[in-house]
Amino acid sequence: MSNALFTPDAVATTLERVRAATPLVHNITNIVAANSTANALLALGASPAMVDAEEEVEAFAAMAAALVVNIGTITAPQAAAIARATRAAQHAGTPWILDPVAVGALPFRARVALDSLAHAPRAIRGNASEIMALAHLRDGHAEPPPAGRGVDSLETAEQALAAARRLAQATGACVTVSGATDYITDGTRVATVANGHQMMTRVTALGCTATALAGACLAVEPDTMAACAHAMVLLGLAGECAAREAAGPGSLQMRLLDMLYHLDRDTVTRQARIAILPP
Ligand SMILES: Nc1ncnc2c1ncn2[C@@H]1O[C@H](COP(=O)(O)OP(=O)(O)OP(=O)(O)O)[C@@H](O)[C@H]1O
Ligand SMILES: Cc1ncsc1CCO
Ligand SMILES: [Mg+2]
Repeated sequence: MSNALFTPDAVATTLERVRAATPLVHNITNIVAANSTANALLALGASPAMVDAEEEVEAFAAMAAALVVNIGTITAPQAAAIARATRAAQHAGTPWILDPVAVGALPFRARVALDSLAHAPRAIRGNASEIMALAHLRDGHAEPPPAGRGVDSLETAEQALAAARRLAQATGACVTVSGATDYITDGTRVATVANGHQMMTRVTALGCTATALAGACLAVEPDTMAACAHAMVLLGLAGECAAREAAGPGSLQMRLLDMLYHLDRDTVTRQARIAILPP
């Protein structure tokens, strides 16, 4: 695990690998994010499939190049599918990532998220409130911390860094906290990504999109922490380029897809703001 993986050049290489491999990304996701994350994966160069029937997920998770699990609009049948899919992914060696949407708000989804951690997620990505809540629950508290209700974060990403490290150490997963600066940690090392634009918080499911793109990167980059950081650069860069021309959230959403499609090595190497913090 070299620091050379946390450079603009390495991000560009991951982008090229996604486009060359067109990895099949299995998504069990929420009804808000399903369409927009499928489009973002396609624009980047991956091959998305939204498959959440309990009867289908085991075989599909085993054949996919990565699995993305998002509990944003969880239902009991979807929870059963998540249990089967994540177990199958663990057995097949399919890397999988958890997006614990609103995990601090509702006990049913908290149970689903906590149970899934038994199946060795390679990565977890959430906003600050979600990561703080999941870390707190994983520590063994029956109730989430008082803040952090709903899908939007009430905290800054930096405030969640200690929780992210703890969660990474407890689960063995790489944990990403998204925000103005994104923090990515394996429990020891911390990478930062400073791409993105404030207006991205006004388009729904861009956090879910970050998690889905991380799935595509996990499929082609064996270093989990690098894959997660690279996905945050790719989305952040597409978002900030899109925001320069956008009249508001509507055109930002449309332009962001166009930017994901047009991103190239030159743009990435000139504009990626990725770093690894000193130990
Ligand atoms: N203030 C900000 N400035 C720049 N970029 C930001 C800012 N806040 C979030 N982002 C970027 O927006 C994207 C989505 O992150 P965010 O933290 O809003 O996810 P989220 O809260 O899980 O979203 P959702 O639940 O709607 O999917 C990430 O790429 C992140 O880097
Ligand atoms: C708005 C919303 N509600 C449940 S999931 C979701 C998408 C952002 O997480
Ligand atoms: Mg979210």
